[in-house]
Amino acid sequence: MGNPTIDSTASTGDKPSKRTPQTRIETLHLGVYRVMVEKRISSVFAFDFAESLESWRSGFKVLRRLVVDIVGITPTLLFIMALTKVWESLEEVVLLGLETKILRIIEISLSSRDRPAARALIMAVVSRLLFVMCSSLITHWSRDVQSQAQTKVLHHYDDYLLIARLHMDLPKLQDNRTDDYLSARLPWEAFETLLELSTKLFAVASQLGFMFHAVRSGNHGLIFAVLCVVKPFIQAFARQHMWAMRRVVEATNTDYVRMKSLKSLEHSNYRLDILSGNLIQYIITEFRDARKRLGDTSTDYPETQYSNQRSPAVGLIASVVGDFPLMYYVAISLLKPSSMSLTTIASLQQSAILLRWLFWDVFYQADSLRSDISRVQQLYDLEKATPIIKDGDESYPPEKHSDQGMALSLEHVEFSYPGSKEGKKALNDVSFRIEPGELVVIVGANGSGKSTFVKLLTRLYDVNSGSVIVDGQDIRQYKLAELRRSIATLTQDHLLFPLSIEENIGLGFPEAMTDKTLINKAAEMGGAQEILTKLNDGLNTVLDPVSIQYGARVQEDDDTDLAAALKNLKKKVEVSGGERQRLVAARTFMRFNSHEIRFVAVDEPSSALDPEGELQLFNNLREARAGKTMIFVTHRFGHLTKCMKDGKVAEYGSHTELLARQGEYYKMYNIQAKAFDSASSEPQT
Ligand SMILES: Nc1ncnc2c1ncn2[C@@H]1O[C@H](COP(=O)(O)OP(=O)(O)OP(=O)(O)O)[C@@H](O)[C@H]1O
Repeated sequence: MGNPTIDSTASTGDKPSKRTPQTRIETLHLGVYRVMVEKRISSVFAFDFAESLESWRSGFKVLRRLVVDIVGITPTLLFIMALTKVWESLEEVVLLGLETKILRIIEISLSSRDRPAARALIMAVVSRLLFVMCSSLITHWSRDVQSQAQTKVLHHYDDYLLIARLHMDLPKLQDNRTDDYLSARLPWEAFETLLELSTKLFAVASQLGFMFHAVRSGNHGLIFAVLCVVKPFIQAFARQHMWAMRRVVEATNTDYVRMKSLKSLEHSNYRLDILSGNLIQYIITEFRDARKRLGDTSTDYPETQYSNQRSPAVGLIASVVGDFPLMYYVAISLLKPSSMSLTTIASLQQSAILLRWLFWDVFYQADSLRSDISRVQQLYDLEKATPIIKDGDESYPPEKHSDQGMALSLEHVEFSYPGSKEGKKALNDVSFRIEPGELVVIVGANGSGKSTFVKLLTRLYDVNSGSVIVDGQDIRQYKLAELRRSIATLTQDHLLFPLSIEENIGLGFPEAMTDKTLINKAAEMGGAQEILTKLNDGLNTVLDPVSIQYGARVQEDDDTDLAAALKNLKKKVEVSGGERQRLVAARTFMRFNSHEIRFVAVDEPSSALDPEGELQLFNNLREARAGKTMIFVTHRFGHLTKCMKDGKVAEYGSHTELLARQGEYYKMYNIQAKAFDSASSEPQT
């Protein structure tokens, strides 16, 4: 694969930016990416100082917050770390100083043809030895300190990310933007880079100090130092940077995106489908074909590709300039030989090399810091991502409310999901009223909008127009947490958490998590009691555990103790799909114990349940009906009915009315709806 290149540049102004009219959007194609950057139109200078200053200022703000945050987490460890870094930065110059001292003693003895001053020489050697030993111990110790500080910082940012991500609501999640790469490691890496950069800057200062000291005449030192750093300066400033640019990046290469998709199939979630569908070879072949089609197109980060572009002239100039220090002391030794000794030349030579590397390192670290800051900025921006579902101010339930359950109504509701095709409405002018305490069954074909209806009633999404009225007020006016405390949902989308079964059920009502009687009762109502008797660890069983256990260079078939230990590692416990649904249902029943539930939405939770299980679940839910409005969604009759179709309610009425009408509902009821039959309830569709 060749160097990253720009395929085509600057097709200017796809669309002018709305916010800042004096900017334009420039589209770059970098390898597999399309990058849109906001460029300020600069009339005279190619280099925009204002923009550069602004980018530094915003970068500095992020950096300041990062430092304050991290120092706040563990000030003592970081103080120790800073001290060790200062030591580290002085290490080279102290070693060089001690070495120069030794060389000078030898040089004097060589020129005077005397034996070198043994005592001074031994002292210098011993000092150097002691210093090296101290350095080694400090390095060892600082690694330990660093690792402790790192763990604390990682935990802090894990916490931060957990909170930021858990607060994303469903509409926000549909944005489909990549943020998986934002890990808790980023801030620590940025902080490490900052420390490294500071260490290098300190080392540069000490090296320059040494140089001035070595060349006693101030002029030599200054000129020599300048000549040493010209090369890294040229190299650094000839680079272009994207890190500070406002930008939108998208991988547009279809082969690359396909490779990514195929690669994601390696996740264990897909293993069942892949093995049972015998798809291994297909995936490998398709992956290789996509890779072949992709060819040499760079997949490197677009930011890196952008930085790597530079003309060969820069390299040429830099290599010539790199020899300036050598030429300088050759010239001095010719013109003014008395001002130089061999030791001075040797020390300067060494110092020049060190300084050049240090400068190179400083620029490298500064580059890394800019990219790190850009990522940390994205991480901090997560907390600014305001939820799309805004919280209301009113308490729920309102003062005037029925004890029988929630009163719900939809008034001319229109709704389409974010990202769905223009004009494609999931619900289209739907009006509907459900009285407190009613039990309503919603039937309809796949995709007719039944689940959407439930999602709007539970405020997982907000309507585009019209309104959802709950107990006489618009649902958007209520405090979300209080509203949700009054709602219980049971759908097939609910999953078991990788926690113990006890916790899985208990989380329906966390306040009573430790109440075994309530948990067992909820398990019984959900039809999950029998499952518990089959599991070795009963309620303590963790289904889908997150585990970290592996063997390296150990085969299970080996006849060794280690192989036996590998074999004995804890195995995953599996239960059937229907059993999972029963456990999830138990969580909903547990929720009823809060005695705050006023609305229950049950959306097709029984697809994997046997008929008996389904009937039992339905009966248990109905038994818990007092004080609750209930909605049951099903599509089981979908192929027979048009009760709800294309986002519209086609047939509406009480159970008796609809049966009397002898329409679609009548037909499907006679065939399949026996499970919902009840003398005590009057379901509506
Ligand atoms: N998150 C989503 N983003 C975009 N479109 C969606 C989303 N969820 C559902 N839809 C679309 O909205 C329409 C209504 O979907 P909904 O899930 O409400 O149907 P349903 O009647 O519950 O179907 P099913 O019986 O298959 O569960 C469908 O056309 C569906 O493709």
